[in-house]
Amino acid sequence: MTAKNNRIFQSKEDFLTQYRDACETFAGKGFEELNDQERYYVLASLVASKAKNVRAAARPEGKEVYYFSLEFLIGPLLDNYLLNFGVRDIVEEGCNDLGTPLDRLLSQEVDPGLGNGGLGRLAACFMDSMAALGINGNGNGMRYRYGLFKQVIKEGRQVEKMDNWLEHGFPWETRKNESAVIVQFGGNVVRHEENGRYWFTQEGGDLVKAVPYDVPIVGYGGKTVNNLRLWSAEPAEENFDLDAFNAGDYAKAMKFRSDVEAISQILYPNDSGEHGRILRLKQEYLFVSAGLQTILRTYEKKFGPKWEDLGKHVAIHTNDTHPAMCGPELMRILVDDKGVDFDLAFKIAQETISYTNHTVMPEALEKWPINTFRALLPRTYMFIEEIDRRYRESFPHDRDNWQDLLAQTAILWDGQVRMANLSVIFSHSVNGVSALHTGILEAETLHGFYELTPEKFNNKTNGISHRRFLGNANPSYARLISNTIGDGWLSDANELKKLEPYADDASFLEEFEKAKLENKRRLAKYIADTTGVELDTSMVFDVQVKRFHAYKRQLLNVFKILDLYNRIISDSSFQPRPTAFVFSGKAAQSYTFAKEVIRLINSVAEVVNSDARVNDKIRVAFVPNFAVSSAQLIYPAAEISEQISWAGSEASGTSNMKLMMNGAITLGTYDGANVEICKLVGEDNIKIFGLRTEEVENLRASGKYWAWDAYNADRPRLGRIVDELTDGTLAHLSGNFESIRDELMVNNDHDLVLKDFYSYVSAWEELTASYADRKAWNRSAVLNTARSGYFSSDRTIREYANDIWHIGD
Ligand SMILES: CCc1ccc([C@H](C)CC(=O)N[C@@H]2O[C@H](CO)[C@@H](O)[C@H](O)[C@H]2O)cc1
Repeated sequence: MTAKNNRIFQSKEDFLTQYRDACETFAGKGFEELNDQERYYVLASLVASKAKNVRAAARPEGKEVYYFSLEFLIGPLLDNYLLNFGVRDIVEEGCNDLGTPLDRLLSQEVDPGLGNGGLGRLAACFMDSMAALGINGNGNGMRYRYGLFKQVIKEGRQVEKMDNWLEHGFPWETRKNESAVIVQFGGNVVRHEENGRYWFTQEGGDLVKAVPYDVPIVGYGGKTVNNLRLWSAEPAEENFDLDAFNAGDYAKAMKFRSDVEAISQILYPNDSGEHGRILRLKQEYLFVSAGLQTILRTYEKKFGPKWEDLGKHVAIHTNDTHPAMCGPELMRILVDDKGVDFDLAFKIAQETISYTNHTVMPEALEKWPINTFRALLPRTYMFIEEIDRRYRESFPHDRDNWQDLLAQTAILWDGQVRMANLSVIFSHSVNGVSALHTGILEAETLHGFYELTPEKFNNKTNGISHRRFLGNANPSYARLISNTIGDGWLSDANELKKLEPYADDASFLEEFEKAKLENKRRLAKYIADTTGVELDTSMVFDVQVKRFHAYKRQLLNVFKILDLYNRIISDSSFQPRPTAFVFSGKAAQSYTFAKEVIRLINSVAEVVNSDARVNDKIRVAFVPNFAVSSAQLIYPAAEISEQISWAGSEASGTSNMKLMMNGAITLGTYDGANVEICKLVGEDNIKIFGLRTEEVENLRASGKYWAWDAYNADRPRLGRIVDELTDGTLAHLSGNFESIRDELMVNNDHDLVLKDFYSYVSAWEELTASYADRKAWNRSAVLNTARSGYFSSDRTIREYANDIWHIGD
């Protein structure tokens, strides 16, 4: 896999020379004296320094994009950067010569958990694609001291461990002390008046020093190296409590330090509800204010105080509502520090800022109590208040439903700051992340805004870094593809289309099957090592890997497995295709239901895997601590991709795209991006089941859906599965599952698990039955890869650049 570029290593020999020198320079010892962690650290530091040189050398003209996200799930970088610099083969051979296989060094790399799931990984894929496309993409996020918790499974239960990811240091980052800025919290606003001119200052409060750490983002081809800036909070010298210190009250003196450092201490592990913590609001403000201060400083250096042209040279994209304060904070800096007129400042903000919504889950839409917000951010809040006042004042009364529209769209409502409304009002563009999702935003979630400003709304269907999730994650298949159609697909994923004819090529299909088997064996070994569960690689590998959430319906998947279990035992003629069910994913700490589903899966695994009546037909494995690195082991081995959320709940999904690209066949509902996957791959190469969005809405609206009806209508089968939650069948490992049963039967099955059960299980049976025809199955699998090019984040970013950021206009 060679990238046509200015390679950082000209040959294996050149690499070995530079690497040996680097061992001396970075570790002061020869390669032979170093352990694998140190050898990895030196190699990463060498590649990082090369990347920084490339960045320093070339700084292309053109518009700067600043991608604000509170999460960047970047994953391990070395393997990806070696591919992007086009030197992976050279380094692999060199390491073999050194007697230390590259894979052994790569396995030393930390997997920074600076994100929860979909939103965070999307941001990282976007960074990879902006660099690959030569766009000046600047990431702006937080450098959490502790990332997303490490998940350990004890007696089937999720146990959270602190993620001390910086324990061995992080070779990719550079602390930029000289670029530190001060961010102010609290205090109060003072109005100043002098010969008719008046201005405001924010006095008192706490001053926090935001210190940036920069991480290079190497683009494929090695020509563009962009920057990911991650902010850390530290006490501003100015207000260290010296008196307390001198009075020997160190706790008080240190309290300020720990209060400040707490701001960037940890990632909030929720990927939907349960927000409203003041520390989270401080995080959201700190990286926004610090990011904007440095953006305007850089801009002013380049263009002078021509603030009215900011939107021509700078695009600020906000990843969900977490950076929503970009609007009012940009106005505060422009008005208070740069003397720009209020109306012009608002105009500049709207021209510059754009917003992506990633969920329609009501509990995930951020709202902050006005009192909390105003107390912490008194001056920034004044801009929100004034914009809201002017919005109401100038609201068009020419519509008969104007009161309702105002109620839907006003920022301040019911004592709360509605962050989604703030994001829309301060943005020139609002996009959803799949065609179905954007449609729901326009028709429901943000309908008021769509009626008022339809021109702002557009769809940008998500994408993934195909270089990482196929090129790096699946070397055997990637090599087969490159040997067959060349490696142009690494820079242009649409080239994967050239694989179509090979879907009918027996020798190619044979090689494909070999690669898939190699990946299944690799995963089976990883699962055996981490869980002790032995998976037979002749079984179908059926995979559901994502955050645990009721709407993603991991419970429906478990109900299917229990159904198979009961039927295999009760009906000897029932011979389902032997299948290994692989689950992985974390649940937010405080999300009890999700944690109970994890416990249920491990209990079902214990029962099924140890039951000789069934364990040659079905096996279950829960892979702990789902992260980017484990995901890269799971996707290549998968044959069935479970995407079974109820229709209208999953904004897009991205694991569906990664699994499709790696030749897994989707078993899914007509939800999120599954709809577009179905349209592109063709109905013969996917298995769709379940209610459609409109059927879900009608059923809910009818008020006629009762879980007990479903239960009583089929006591022997579905009823029995529900009973097994509490009748002891699954209680051996850690007890029964009353809370899950209650969620289903008492709270009336909000996620329609019982409703979609039958169409789901029969869809699964039809799909696995077709597995026997290996030629047909592999043909379909290869067609999934061949038709997955559209789901590269390169395509997504090209659309953002053209339609939202207006790059190259
Ligand atoms: C305030 C807590 C919180 C934190 C994160 C979030 C994210 C928006 C949740 C998230 O990751 N959403 C996922 O975003 C992916 C990328 O667009 C989509 O593919 C998934 O469908 C969506 O659930 C909501 C609320």
